[in-house]
Amino acid sequence: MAAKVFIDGEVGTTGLQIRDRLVGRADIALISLPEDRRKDAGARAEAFAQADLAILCLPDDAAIEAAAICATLPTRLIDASTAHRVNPDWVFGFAEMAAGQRAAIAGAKRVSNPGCYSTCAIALLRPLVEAGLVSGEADLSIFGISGYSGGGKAMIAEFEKGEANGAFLYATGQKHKHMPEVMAYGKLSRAPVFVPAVGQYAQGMIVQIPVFDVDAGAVHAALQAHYAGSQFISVRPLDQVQPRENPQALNNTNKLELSVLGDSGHVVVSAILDNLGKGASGAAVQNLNIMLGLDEGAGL
Ligand SMILES: NC(=O)C1=CN([C@@H]2O[C@H](COP(=O)(O)OP(=O)(O)OC[C@H]3O[C@@H](n4cnc5c(N)ncnc54)[C@H](OP(=O)(O)O)[C@@H]3O)[C@@H](O)[C@H]2O)C=CC1
Ligand SMILES: CC(=O)N[C@@H](CCC(=O)OP(=O)(O)O)C(=O)O
Repeated sequence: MAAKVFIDGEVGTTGLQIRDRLVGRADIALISLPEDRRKDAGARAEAFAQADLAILCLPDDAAIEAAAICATLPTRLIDASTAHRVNPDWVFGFAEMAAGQRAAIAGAKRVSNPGCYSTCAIALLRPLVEAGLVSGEADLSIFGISGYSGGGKAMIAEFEKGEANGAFLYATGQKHKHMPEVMAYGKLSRAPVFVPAVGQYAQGMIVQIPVFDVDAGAVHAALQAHYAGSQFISVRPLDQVQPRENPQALNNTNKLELSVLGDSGHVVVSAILDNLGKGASGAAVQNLNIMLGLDEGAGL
């Protein structure tokens, strides 16, 4: 029988992309609310009660409210927001992060989807910290650029109406909402500096982290060993230098490509993904597939 799935926030940026990936699947029956009832608490509570699994694609405060509504229901949840990512009652939804993580997701009632920048930073840092190539106490800097869809409907509207014009840096006060999860799951004890930017394009992300005084081959080997056999995460061959790195290279996929740039003892480790793919909606569908015991790549 098809699993009943409710996407709360279905007409938002992340919700729409999840819907696109699930609609038409024979193993999923989507529960939808009409436009005039999609924010009605009673209608949402009914939809949660009918669903086997619900995906929260909401601002943090609404996601916390939705989790409270579901507290006494058997409904399983995936939260795409930042609200529960370092909450010990929720399993972090990054199957490739560590041995046992996929099994934890498969058995979980509550799964928190990682942030887009966080997916990149954790994917790069965790294997290097575990291999002893980067210290969790090191002075680290993380640089990132995202397409403007990363800011949801409000930022998309700013760019589409021409109110925002050109790229910009932001979160300069060093309080970006992804740093707690990057520290927790990247195994860092010292907060990194984070310098994110938004480009004048819709979708796609690069995150880069400089690493000093390491052997590029050892860094590359550690990443390759960690992601060997992975369906969605690849490590670019070490000698494949590209004159330009394109943040849109993996758009409309659930892929994440890691690379090690430079061979002089100072390297930059780099990650590219689609912020709406492996950075959000694709990852949520991957988690849904794992939780429901379906083919992990279905619809992706
Ligand atoms: N965009 C991205 O790249 C990523 C986003 N996320 C996270 O996913 C979540 C959703 O983000 P995103 O899709 O970008 O945001 P959007 O603003 O595009 O969509 C949010 C949706 O939630 C709806 N909504 C708000 N409050 C309620 C409520 N109380 N009940 C029901 N619906 C409500 C909004 O309604 P309305 O349309 O009326 O405003 C909107 O449709 C956020 O927590 C975000 O941090 C995570 C990773 C990446
Ligand atoms: C470009 C942009 O504004 N990006 C958002 C991150 C994407 C997002 O909202 O996602 P999470 O739920 O994963 O935190 C930001 O930096 O706050």
